[in-house]
Amino acid sequence: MNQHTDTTSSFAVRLARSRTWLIAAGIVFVGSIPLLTPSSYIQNVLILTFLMAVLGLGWNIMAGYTGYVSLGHSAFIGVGGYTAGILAERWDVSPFLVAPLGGVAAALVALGLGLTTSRTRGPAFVIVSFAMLELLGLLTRNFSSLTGGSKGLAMPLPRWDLTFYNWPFYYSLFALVLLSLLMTRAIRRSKFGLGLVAIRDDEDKAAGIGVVTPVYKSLAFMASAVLVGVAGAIYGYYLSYLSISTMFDIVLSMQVVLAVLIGGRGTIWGPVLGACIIVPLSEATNTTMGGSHAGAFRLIMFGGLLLLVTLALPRGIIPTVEAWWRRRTAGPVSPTGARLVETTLPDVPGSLRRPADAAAAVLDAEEIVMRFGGLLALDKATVSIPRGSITALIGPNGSGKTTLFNVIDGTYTPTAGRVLLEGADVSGLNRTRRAFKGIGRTYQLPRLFNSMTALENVAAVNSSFSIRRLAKSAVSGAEAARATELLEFVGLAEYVHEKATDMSYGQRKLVELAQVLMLDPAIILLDEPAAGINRTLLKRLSGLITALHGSGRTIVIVEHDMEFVLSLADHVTVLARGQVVATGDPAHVSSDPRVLEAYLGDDFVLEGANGRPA
Ligand SMILES: Nc1ncnc2c1ncn2[C@@H]1O[C@H](COP(=O)(O)OP(=O)(O)OP(=O)(O)O)[C@@H](O)[C@H]1O
Repeated sequence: MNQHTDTTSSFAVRLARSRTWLIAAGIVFVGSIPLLTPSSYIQNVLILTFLMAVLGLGWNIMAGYTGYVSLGHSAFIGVGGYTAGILAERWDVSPFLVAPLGGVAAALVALGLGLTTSRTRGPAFVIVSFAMLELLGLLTRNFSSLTGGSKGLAMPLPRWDLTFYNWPFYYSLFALVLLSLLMTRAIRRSKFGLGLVAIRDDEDKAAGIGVVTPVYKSLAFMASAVLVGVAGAIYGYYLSYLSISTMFDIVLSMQVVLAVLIGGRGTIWGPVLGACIIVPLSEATNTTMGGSHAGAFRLIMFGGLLLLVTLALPRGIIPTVEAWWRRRTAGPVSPTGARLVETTLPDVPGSLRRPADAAAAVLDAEEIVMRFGGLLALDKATVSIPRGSITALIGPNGSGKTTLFNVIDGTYTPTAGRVLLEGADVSGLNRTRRAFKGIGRTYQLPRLFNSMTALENVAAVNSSFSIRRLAKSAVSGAEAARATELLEFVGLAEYVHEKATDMSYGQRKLVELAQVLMLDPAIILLDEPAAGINRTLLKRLSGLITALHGSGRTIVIVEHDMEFVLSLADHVTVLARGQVVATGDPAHVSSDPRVLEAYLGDDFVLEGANGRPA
């Protein structure tokens, strides 16, 4: 280690140590501002900044962590505000007392949004979230007997000394910012948070490694709304009068997106930083521009800012600074660029050994029919996978191999037929439940969670579900140890803490294999594992598959590299035009005239299947 690295790392240690003190000092400072200055202007700007920060932190849980971008998040301000306003009027109590119910109402609306949009993703979700804002505004207008309609709803008058009018709003919203920060931090560090990041990176893949996506999403949506609802109740009271245009404000929804994008989406402090930039800027245009031009000027300024952020800081301030800091403090060489070399791999971990019982089939796909409109991808395909076997599933392009994998793992619901795992019908189970039962698979193009490290990718796998488990630490010590052991087993010991996005195609394939093994699968489906990899990796992959087979694992390989797959397989099934045309041992199948005609060609010669001359 050189002197420069020594200095920077000791600085990092000092910085980490003083972080808690910095935060504590910041809290004391912001908390004492109303005592230090009687300026209600400063207090008002800070109150709006707190509101934006709470809104941003909520939005960040939905869009930053879960990947569902909402353009209607300010609707939860409106729901919270109107709930508290109506209840305070009915029960003749302070809106502060009923503010938590505003949060509950917002969480319930968010749950409704989650349930109604369970299959809506990407731009469609953005539009639905915007429609929610409009719809709730419209409902508020129409239920005028409750909400006052377009006339608005007056909040009760404050019962405290007006010299300190702002104080209760200031401190309660400040407390909500702190609470939102704590909640975001707790989520980020929990298994729940790791699952949300998996959903953001690749929702279908997350479902396939045991993340119960509907539950995670519903909880995330509720978490993103609950404190915003409470803040809405307090904000409504602060304004003293609720109107549809201020409580269901589309401009606020846009500003919060901009604030979080500037600060850093998917970070804990990004929304707070963004709020501290956007709100004072907005207020400054109000005071300096004044008059009728302020609104137009603000729009131009925010539009320009959005353009600037997208072009210059696409990840936001905090992630950009963090990346710069990592580059400064990183060691001179990252292993991800290194070539994979031939190496002696560790033995199969004891936890991966399974007793082999060659008599029984692990998996049966019976009479599977899969239609895509007029296209018949699988035509009564029946496949039986013997326990402890390496089965090669081969056939021409478009013969239905990947479709069969998709039917087996629950990605597709077949038009007809059923899938049995260990003799039990799993046809009615979704993809996640099938993962819990032990169906693990890799993809033709490896699918990893790009924002996670190799270790997190492997540790993100869940083989069961319980609500209590969600609150546990994202990666427990035992999980980290097992994930490390599996990464060592596939030869990636040095890459444990590397980001998936920084890894090469071949390395990603190995991480994905380790990920599947984390599931302790009853059957391992490998989709074209040899495609696009060099000879060294091919050799390593052969070694791993042979070792796993030797420890009793059942493996199915879809592959076009006949030399590779037939040298490993002890059982072969051939698909052509969605039908099984042959099944049996490699020597038998590779000399079958139907297989030669449909796929291998007349000149095909099988050499050394399973090390034996054919
Ligand atoms: N989601 C889908 N929608 C429509 N058609 C599909 C879908 N998935 C697969 N198909 C079609 O089903 C047929 C079988 O495709 P599949 O990917 O299973 O073949 P394959 O044997 O895996 O091919 P390859 O060896 O090229 O990967 C193809 O004609 C394909 O276009």
